[in-house]
Amino acid sequence: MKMRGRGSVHFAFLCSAMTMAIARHLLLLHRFSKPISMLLGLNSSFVSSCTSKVQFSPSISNIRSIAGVSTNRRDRSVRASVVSMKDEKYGKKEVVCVTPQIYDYILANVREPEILKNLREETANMRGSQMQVSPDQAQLLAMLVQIIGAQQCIEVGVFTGYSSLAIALALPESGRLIACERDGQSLEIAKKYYKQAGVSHKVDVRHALAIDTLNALILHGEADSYDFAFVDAEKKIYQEYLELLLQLVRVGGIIVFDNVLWHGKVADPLVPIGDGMTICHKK
Ligand SMILES: C[S@@+](CC[C@H](N)C(=O)[O-])C[C@H]1O[C@@H](n2cnc3c(N)ncnc32)[C@H](O)[C@@H]1O
Repeated sequence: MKMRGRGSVHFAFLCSAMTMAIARHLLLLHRFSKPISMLLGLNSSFVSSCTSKVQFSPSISNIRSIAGVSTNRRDRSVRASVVSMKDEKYGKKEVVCVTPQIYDYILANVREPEILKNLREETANMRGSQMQVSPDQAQLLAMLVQIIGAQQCIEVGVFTGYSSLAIALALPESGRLIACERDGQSLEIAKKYYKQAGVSHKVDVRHALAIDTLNALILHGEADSYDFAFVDAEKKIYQEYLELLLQLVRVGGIIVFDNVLWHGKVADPLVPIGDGMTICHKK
């Protein structure tokens, strides 16, 4: 679908059987129609052991049953809720839903650098710590940055820096991340960790309202020059962020939105990664 003459996007959802139905309810998604593929931000052994169980579903009402079955050949103690589809077109396809047990398993197996662990633990006692992305989400972001060979990135909503640090660590030495955050206090923690991690030179911190920063980048002639963007700030203006980022991100670039299924208010069970991430690929 065309966006103000600046190309089009299609979406890949991360990813449970519920996602396609949930998407219809989301403000951002009604403008786009072409889901393309599925990614899981998990470590490779987990992906290889589970992907055959994960399928898209066209509708929540198509769930036939939920049963606890092990999904992992090597670790029989890990049990996941598996949903069977009742839509005949999908046969008896099964979909894995994340349970506390399987999420513990994901977290135990995610590759989290020591510096990110330290930042996560420092933030855990702070007000708003729940806002931080989870280690599996951060791993996915880092993986996407590496897959597309991103050099120029933008983050909207830094907080204490967990996701931005994951992105900065994944960037090459010549890479740059514009880190947009309005809260000076949390930025101080972020900057401390950028320094400790040796990535301060890659992170251009913009202490301002993100909309102002994005508009300023466009005014400075930086349209079409970013490879990757991650949005994790006020959900109500995701649409505005999308419009601006579609101008800033180049064709072939990626924009990721967090909290698409915010707090599970849209549907239950949730998608496996955080509370829902949406990936837009600019065409
Ligand atoms: C969900 S948190 C970000 C969490 C971060 N991605 C992480 O992994 O730790 C959202 C952040 O966005 C910031 N924020 C909210 N609205 C903003 C705005 N208009 N401009 C800049 N930052 C904003 C908040 O101060 C908050 O720190």
